[in-house]
Amino acid sequence: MNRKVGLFFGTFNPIHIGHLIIANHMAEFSDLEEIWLVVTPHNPLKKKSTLLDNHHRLEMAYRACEPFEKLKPSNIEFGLEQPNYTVKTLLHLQEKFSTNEFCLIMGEDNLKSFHKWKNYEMILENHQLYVYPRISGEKIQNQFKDHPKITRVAAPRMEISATFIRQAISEGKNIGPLLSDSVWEYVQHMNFYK
Ligand SMILES: Nc1ncnc2c1ncn2[C@@H]1O[C@H](COP(=O)(O)OP(=O)(O)OP(=O)(O)O)[C@@H](O)[C@H]1O
Ligand SMILES: O=C(O)c1ccc[n+]([C@@H]2O[C@H](COP(=O)([O-])O)[C@@H](O)[C@H]2O)c1
Repeated sequence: MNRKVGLFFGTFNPIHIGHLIIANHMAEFSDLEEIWLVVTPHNPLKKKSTLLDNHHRLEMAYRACEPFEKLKPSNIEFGLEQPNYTVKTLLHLQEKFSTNEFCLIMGEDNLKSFHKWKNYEMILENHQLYVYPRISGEKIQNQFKDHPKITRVAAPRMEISATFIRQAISEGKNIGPLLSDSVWEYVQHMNFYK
């Protein structure tokens, strides 16, 4: 039997409790057996200038996932061509782990711009999407409504972002509760986002 693996892609700069709540919820309340948190070196739709080095973002992902058996950080994109198009990563993963069935996890906000992703039709043809609600009251009102390859999972909402966290840290705020303790310790020790 194929192992059903959910892929949660992100820059994770830094990984925060919003990410963990979704990843853990998918692991515990859907048919996905494992969740791989794929740390992206370069999101094709984002500027690279404000990013911490890959290895720091991966280290924070390891620290955050350590207590959760089904959550596994992945550096699979580190060795791939940049910017990192998800379609290419999926082809690479499917070749490398041919007995796994890879599914994509994404918020409703990302689904809205999914038609701008490279070869999104090919992604939908070959993979299931697990979509969680993001902003309160927002509904899917686009071409992907009722798509047979899209499964909706009613995960809890947590309206925080890494941008907010970086900004708050730069202003000297204590945002400890928004990060895992070991991630917050690392951020402080390394003096990130000051
Ligand atoms: N609070 C949250 N709840 C649920 N999903 C989230 C949350 N924050 C981010 N995500 C989703 O997690 C994935 C990875 O997020 P990413 O690393 O880009 O974090 P971010 O907090 O949105 O970062 P930034 O603010 O730097 O753009 C993306 O699909 C993003 O939409
Ligand atoms: O493949 C693409 O064209 C593509 C375009 C935008 C985003 N992505 C992936 O989606 C992930 C989450 O995107 P974001 O913008 O919410 O951080 C990001 O880490 C990329 O791996 C992929």
